[in-house]
Amino acid sequence: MSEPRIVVAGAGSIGCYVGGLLAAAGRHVTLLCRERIAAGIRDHGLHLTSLDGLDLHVGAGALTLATDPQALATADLVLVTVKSGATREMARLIAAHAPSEAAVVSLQNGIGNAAALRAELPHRPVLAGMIPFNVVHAGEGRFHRGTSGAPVIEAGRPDLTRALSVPHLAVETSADMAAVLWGKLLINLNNALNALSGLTLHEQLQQRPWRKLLAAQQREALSVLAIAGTKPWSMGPLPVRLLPWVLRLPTPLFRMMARSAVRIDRRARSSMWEDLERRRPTEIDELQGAVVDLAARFGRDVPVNRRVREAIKQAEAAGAGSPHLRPVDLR
Ligand SMILES: NC(=O)C1=CN([C@@H]2O[C@H](COP(=O)(O)OP(=O)(O)OC[C@H]3O[C@@H](n4cnc5c(N)ncnc54)[C@H](OP(=O)(O)O)[C@@H]3O)[C@@H](O)[C@H]2O)C=CC1
Ligand SMILES: CC(C)(CO)C(=O)C(=O)O
Repeated sequence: MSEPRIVVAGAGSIGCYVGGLLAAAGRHVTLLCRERIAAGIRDHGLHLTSLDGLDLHVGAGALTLATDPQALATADLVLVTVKSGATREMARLIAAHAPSEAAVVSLQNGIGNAAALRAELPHRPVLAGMIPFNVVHAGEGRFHRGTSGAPVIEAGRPDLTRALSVPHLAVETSADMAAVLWGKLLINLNNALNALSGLTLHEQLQQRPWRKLLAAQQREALSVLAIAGTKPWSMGPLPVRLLPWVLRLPTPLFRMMARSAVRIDRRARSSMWEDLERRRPTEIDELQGAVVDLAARFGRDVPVNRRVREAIKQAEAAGAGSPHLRPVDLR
């Protein structure tokens, strides 16, 4: 595939950041997004920044903005960047509008999105993908990446890997995306804690009681994954089984260990915090819910994951943004 036309299906934080980098590198990019996002980009262009000092302005003329799903008709490659709850609806739009040979790549959190896309798009190439870094939308076309890491997509389509590898987006591949996605999910178990705390990721991870809660969720997840025979991939230099141990270290030691594994700037917050603040449904069922469901299949209980899921459900129902809980509130 030479010069594929790329449609970002559901461009919000991740879609605008990734789509913006692709457009800046000269790729043919359409952002299929809501009018509120399109208006910000039309008026201000895209302003992409990162903790590494990226400061890139991409004029609105460098890409196509669309709010009508018919824009999918132009796609050779569709990047799905909606929240998990909207995956099936987006799959149906892709089925209705995109050419039958267009490839589809999920860049979403959670373990089930590529399978959900495949179920709705049985005759199309669908690949799983994983974005390790955090992006926060600051309004008026501004998107900030606040943590480090390289995206991973399923191996087997070098043309797609090439098309997606541009400056500031060094895409890697894996033949075992289930392991990659479970590895990411172990990290994403913090999304809910971050959202419930109302703190930035930096502030929250400096507090040992929050880290102990994350470690407890990860221990539960790792024990059911071991029973299921799934070996999650490590997102950084630390072996995955050591994550809970490192999280439980006293804060100065944790800081030393964490520095070599991931970089987080002072603005970063989890996407679930953003969901609560915007009164949108969260991805709790695809994250803690996936651990609870897997445990249930083996007759196990994962009480910490269950409690955290319940607290997020309550916060969603209250519709008042982050409840600013303390770790002790989740015991
Ligand atoms: N943000 C982050 O830092 C990270 C996010 N991820 C994952 O990436 C995925 C996307 O997250 P994120 O970018 O934060 O989510 P966002 O909510 O910011 O972006 C998704 C966008 O898609 C829009 N959308 C949904 N349906 C349609 C449609 N039919 N047509 C046009 N637009 C549509 C949504 O609008 P509306 O809200 O109005 O429905 C929203 O603006 C999630 O799975 C998330 O977990 C992964 C790594 C980091
Ligand atoms: C912050 C990060 C990168 C990990 O928790 C994330 O995946 C998210 O916010 O959804």
